[in-house]
Amino acid sequence: MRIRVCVVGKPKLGYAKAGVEEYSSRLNKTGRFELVQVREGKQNEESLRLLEASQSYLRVVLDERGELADTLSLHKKLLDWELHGEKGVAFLIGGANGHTEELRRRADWLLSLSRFTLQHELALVVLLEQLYRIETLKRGEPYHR
Ligand SMILES: C[S@@+](CC[C@H](N)C(=O)[O-])C[C@H]1O[C@@H](n2cnc3c(N)ncnc32)[C@H](O)[C@@H]1O
Repeated sequence: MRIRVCVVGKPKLGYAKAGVEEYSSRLNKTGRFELVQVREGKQNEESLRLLEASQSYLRVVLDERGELADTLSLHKKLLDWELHGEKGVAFLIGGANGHTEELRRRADWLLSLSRFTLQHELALVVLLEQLYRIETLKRGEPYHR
């Protein structure tokens, strides 16, 4: 199953750039991962671009109001979708103003990384590290403990 992470703009903060490069390059080795960066704009324009970028994929919308999950439950959710023959899952991270209501309504799963509001580049790094962690669980590597 393909994993696509859709995000608004390119990371500008040094620590986020480094984190995104680190985990993207690890995830790229799976051959099933892609990071799609959509153009910045008004909130509704960004949400529309995120919807377009995730067409025909299941949508996991990252939002502080979403359901809290842990690493193993995210791993299980992805495995279940894969077993059901889903072609791909897209994770959507909003810009500084977040997502529109319309985008939130179209989520297959509204996922919160914590109850804190995170700067969107930091949220991206956290998500990528979790996806990499799940990849090592699938491969039986001793990264997750
Ligand atoms: C700065 S936040 C937007 C905050 C905005 N006030 C809102 O109501 O969504 C930018 C993006 O980062 C992601 N994000 C920030 N905190 C998050 C959290 N705790 N869980 C999941 N995603 C989060 C979301 O995708 C959000 O759209």
